[in-house]
Amino acid sequence: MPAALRICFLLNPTSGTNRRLDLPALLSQHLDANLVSYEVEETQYAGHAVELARAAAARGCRVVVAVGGDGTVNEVARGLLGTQAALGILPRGSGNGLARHLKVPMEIVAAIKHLNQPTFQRIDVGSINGREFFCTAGLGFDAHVSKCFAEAGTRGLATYAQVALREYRRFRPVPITVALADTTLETDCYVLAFANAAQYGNNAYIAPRADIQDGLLDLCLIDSMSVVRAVRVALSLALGDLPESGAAVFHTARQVQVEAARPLGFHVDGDYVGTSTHFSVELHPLALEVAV
Ligand SMILES: Nc1ncnc2c1ncn2[C@@H]1O[C@H](COP(=O)(O)OP(=O)(O)OP(=O)(O)O)[C@@H](O)[C@H]1O
Repeated sequence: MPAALRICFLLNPTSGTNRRLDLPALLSQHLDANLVSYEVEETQYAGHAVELARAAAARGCRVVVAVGGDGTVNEVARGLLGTQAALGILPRGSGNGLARHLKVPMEIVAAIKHLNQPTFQRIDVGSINGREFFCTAGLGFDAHVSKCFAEAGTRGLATYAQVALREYRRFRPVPITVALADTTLETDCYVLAFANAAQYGNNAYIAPRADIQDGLLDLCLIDSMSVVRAVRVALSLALGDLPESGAAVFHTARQVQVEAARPLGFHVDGDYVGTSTHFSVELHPLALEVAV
């Protein structure tokens, strides 16, 4: 009989809106001991999952599963880059963008059962100013909202929508220069998103044509946001028809340089990082293995 698949589960106890989860009980109930051997660890602080994932890979775990949202997925995946271990996901965040893109079941029992015999494949990885992202990164309004959301105290889609609406009235675009391989754009930045996966999470499709294995980032640029355009963008995010809507301009690229006229906030996978006036964005083809 082949050796059981060795899996390490890394649980972020703070992720999502439903904090009660008896993970050990669910795993013993739904994982097949003939197929899988496993261990469970909890993160103690932000950033901890990077170290725990790297250590799990070093001691021979074949799959390291992020039990959390896109922030936890980002940390686990960063820890696994350059190792022999693959990333798994048990979605437990508020958005779960990468899990949704990779068609991981949103229901926890179904997602656990799926890990008895996962499919292994490789996906592209993006980086912005040296910080890796797996789903999306972005400049401008979406980064600003992720900063305000982190400060809001409560999580969930309702809080996110409230924060976005409030900040819409305050946020002003910043002039930027975007250098692509064959062209340079002089424009205003309300939002410039770099999409490896198609969605932000919650099935909000910022770049519905993004292919996570094509060696390219999909850029979505929105230069200004009138009320009419805001309504169009909100609808298109839900419908997945932003490219056809006329409300945004799309490009694909492997490498992008952005210069901003004044400091502009940026996020990776929905977590606010800080501000900069220079952004160096790259795509690293098939740099991460996933087990989904
Ligand atoms: N033990 C911990 N205590 C405090 N923060 C933690 C801990 N473990 C992880 N974190 C941080 O919590 C942040 C949020 O987690 P995560 O993104 O997984 O959940 P979420 O925000 O609810 O989901 P989503 O990103 O899908 O909206 C992560 O960026 C991570 O750094």
